Amino acid sequence: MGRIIAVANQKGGVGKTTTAINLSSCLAAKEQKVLAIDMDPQGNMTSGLGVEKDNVENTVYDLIIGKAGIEDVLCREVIENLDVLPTNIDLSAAEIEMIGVENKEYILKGEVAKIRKSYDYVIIDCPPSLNMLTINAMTTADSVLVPIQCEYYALEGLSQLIHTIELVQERLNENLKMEGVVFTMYDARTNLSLQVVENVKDNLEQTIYKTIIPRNIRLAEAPSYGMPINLYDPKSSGAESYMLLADEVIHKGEEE
Ligand SMILES: Nc1ncnc2c1ncn2[C@@H]1O[C@H](COP(=O)(O)OP(=O)(O)OP(=O)(O)O)[C@@H](O)[C@H]1O
Ligand SMILES: [Mg+2]
Repeated sequence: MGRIIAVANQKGGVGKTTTAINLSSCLAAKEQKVLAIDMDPQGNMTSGLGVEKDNVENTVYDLIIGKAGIEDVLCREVIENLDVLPTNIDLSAAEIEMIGVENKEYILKGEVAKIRKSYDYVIIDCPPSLNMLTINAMTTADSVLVPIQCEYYALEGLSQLIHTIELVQERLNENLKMEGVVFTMYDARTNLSLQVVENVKDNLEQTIYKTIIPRNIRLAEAPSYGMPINLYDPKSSGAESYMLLADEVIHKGEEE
């Protein structure tokens, strides 16, 4: 059965979506069957994978409010081996609409359960908050992958995130694991990036991925072309690093 990985950090702009998009597409390029789920109303994962988010018939919003089944929301083979559950700003209303709904923490899980056997990996991009959409991602997931930006305040908010993951483990999803931490936007020209990496390694007991994602302008450009980095510029340092991250994720899964 496929592995479901939620990419989460309530801190904004740390590279969640960039990681979710490019890990998904690099896994797909390595012959893995992948489902990418966009749980952020910003819809950046959707558009970054080339889906026109405002022109799709159904979105994750319709799924969450029970208006559409998962098969009717799926955009199939957006890229070879990669399907997408698309999202747009409509999803921002779901939080309110879920109030009072029974088992609202498990809506996504129930839908994904219907199709997860078709996939090797399901990658979920979370919004920058610890809201009910993130909780839905964490009840669905087997593990949480946490991108950490190599900047001065890198560790800020991390203890809250780890606490949230522990609460979900205790109360909602006892199988949830910490997949690990991945450093993003590493700038080899500054000492700061190196210090952040060393500091986090010293202070964090979590698994840390060996692959460090460099700051690479091609990674920032690719979404405006609706392309993941391995298609936009396969020779870039960004593409090489996300390919290595995909290898690490695959090998980690084989060890378990
Ligand atoms: N390794 C990188 N090199 C250069 N730019 C990057 C890199 N990773 C992310 N970016 C850029 O930094 C910005 C924030 O990245 P991204 O959208 O992936 O973060 P996020 O955590 O998903 O943000 P949000 O919290 O808003 O969802 C984007 O403009 C993105 O293109
Ligand atoms: Mg994002």
